[in-house]
Amino acid sequence: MKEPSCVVAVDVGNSAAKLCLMSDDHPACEKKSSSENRLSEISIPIDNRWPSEPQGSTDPVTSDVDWITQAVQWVESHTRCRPCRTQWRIASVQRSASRQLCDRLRRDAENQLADSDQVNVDVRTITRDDVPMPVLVDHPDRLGIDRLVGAFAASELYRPPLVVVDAGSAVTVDWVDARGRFCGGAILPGLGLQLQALARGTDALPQIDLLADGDCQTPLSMRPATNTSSAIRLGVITAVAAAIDRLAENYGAAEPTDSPPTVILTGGDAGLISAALQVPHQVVSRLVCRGLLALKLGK
Ligand SMILES: Nc1ncnc2c1ncn2[C@@H]1O[C@H](COP(=O)(O)OP(=O)(O)O)[C@@H](O)[C@H]1O
Ligand SMILES: CC(C)(COP(=O)(O)O)[C@@H](O)C(=O)NCCC(=O)O
Ligand SMILES: [K+]
Repeated sequence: MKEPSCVVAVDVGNSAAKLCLMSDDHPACEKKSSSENRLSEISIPIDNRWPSEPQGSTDPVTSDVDWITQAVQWVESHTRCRPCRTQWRIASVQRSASRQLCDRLRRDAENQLADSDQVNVDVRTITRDDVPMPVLVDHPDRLGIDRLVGAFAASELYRPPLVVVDAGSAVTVDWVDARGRFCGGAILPGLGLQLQALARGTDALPQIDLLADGDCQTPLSMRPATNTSSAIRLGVITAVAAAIDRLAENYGAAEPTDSPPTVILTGGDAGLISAALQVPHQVVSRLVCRGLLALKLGK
């Protein structure tokens, strides 16, 4: 019987590492056939500021263990592939975090192969050259690899032109033209950063948690808010949603095509923002990881 192999995609953002595992031997999905069904995913906060969220779990895991150990343990518990049959594909916009991950993977491999003089671990840090998409920005080397891989993933899933929105620590709203070229976009503070800025920069405004706050469970009303927390929530979500609506309209108007661009929304805050967006859109979870898994990499 052929020995199983797997690919681990890791999207290291400024708040969380997102992992997707595609494996021949996924225990939970043995009966399913499509590659989609062989995917498992998890989001692990980089500084333990909130619990990790395994796919489909109603009981997020809080951990004192660092994110890298959580990531390695999660992969080990989701596949029987040996490390030498596991390929790691890392897209990172946080260099120190991804360096620590690579060091740890290589160290683990050295320990496991202590008797051999070969270090057999396949860890790829993905760069622009790995992504088959033309890049039309002033300094391609400075473009966040998450933006490019996300745009690539979106253009694998939907026909361009596309507006690709990644709502994480920062919100990026990028344009892929009808020829499938990455044309740049806009960067604005994400919901978490906006909330932090308001709490830090003022005396009276509290730090609110958009997911935990009781008021936040109710649908967002566009009526003026009548208390401080609700006013902050209305303000920050509308700021991001309205910006996306406007940018999508502007990008589309600048390069009109027969059909309007498809708007793709991903990122940790996609759910909150989706509910407030006016432009029709598709929410796709773990877009960057999907792009990593779709890349055709050489040996
Ligand atoms: N479990 C959670 N608790 C609180 N906020 C969360 C949680 N999961 C995601 N978020 C939100 O998602 C954002 C991070 O999204 P993510 O796409 O992982 O960002 P990044 O790519 O910058 O690491 C945070 O700023 C926060 O607003
Ligand atoms: C814009 C970003 C901070 C978004 O990061 P994230 O919110 O995913 O953590 C990241 O893509 C980045 O560091 N970009 C470099 C600058 C650029 O893309 O132009
Ligand atoms: K982002």
